[in-house]
Amino acid sequence: MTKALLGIIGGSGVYDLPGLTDIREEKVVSPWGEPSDVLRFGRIGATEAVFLPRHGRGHCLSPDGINYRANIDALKRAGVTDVISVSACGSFRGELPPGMFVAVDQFVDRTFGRQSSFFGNGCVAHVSMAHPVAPLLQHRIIAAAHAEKIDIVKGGTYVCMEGPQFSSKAESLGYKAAGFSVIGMTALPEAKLAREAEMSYATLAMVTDFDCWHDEIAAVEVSDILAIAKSNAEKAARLVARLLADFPAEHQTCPIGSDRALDYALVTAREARDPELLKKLDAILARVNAKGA
Ligand SMILES: CSC[C@H]1O[C@H](OP(=O)(O)O)[C@H](O)[C@@H]1O
Ligand SMILES: Nc1ncnc2[nH]cnc12
Repeated sequence: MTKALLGIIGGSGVYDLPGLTDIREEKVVSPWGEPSDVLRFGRIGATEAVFLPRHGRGHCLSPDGINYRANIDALKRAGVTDVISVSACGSFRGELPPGMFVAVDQFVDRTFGRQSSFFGNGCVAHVSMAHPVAPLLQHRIIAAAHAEKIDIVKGGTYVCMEGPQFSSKAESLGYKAAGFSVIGMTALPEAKLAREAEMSYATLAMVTDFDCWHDEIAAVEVSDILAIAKSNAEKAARLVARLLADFPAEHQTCPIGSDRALDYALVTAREARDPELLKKLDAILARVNAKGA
């Protein structure tokens, strides 16, 4: 049996996990650099969890300056099997107003210049991102929201922009016309790296604004986001506490294979792999190495 351990990555306005008890903080050293913060281990009820604020304490890290590889690697080293990412986002739809939660199931990557893979020259791998969100986790997010009477929409596409500036009106109208649901600056490469690290991943997107496409509502300012992020954070804390209370002790096999994503992904012949890169990949490749793939 594999023990399940849930990792929560908190976004804007979510810098801790209220209700977490028996807290222990650990600075995890990663060969990929500095994670955003120490990992905060604790329990809600009988369930252990690990919390990481992606912008760091005091929101010191810009979305384009976060070391996503170090964050995901640190969670992997901590034994995390499942990751829930909590993210503030703008909305492209009238029916997704500020305060609405969305259990998104697709991502579109408009970032550039970020380190978006653990792999590369010396150890090439191509994981599938066809279904980036783990359905069991998405289901748990929705069930917890319903149990807490929090409005949530199932499914939607999150477009991830580079930032840190917000979109122009032309970009915003383009994303709306493309049919995207929400926009943020952080779900990628986080989701891609979680897949490479064979951890189930799901995003709880919390709408804070209508970006800048709306003719009757002023273009988003960060002060608006932070104001609504506070009440969103209170609801997110309740949702996560409920989800943790119902979280199984044993890891449930992911029906879309998030937890075995590397089974057929590695391309470089064993004898041709770069030993230096392999050293950095020790945590990411631990499972496939153990089974001699
Ligand atoms: C503080 S406004 C823009 C900021 O909010 C979102 O953060 P996160 O995804 O970490 O909740 C967005 O992605 C930007 O980083
Ligand atoms: N409108 C927006 N664009 C990008 N990231 C955001 N995070 C919250 N609102 C956002």
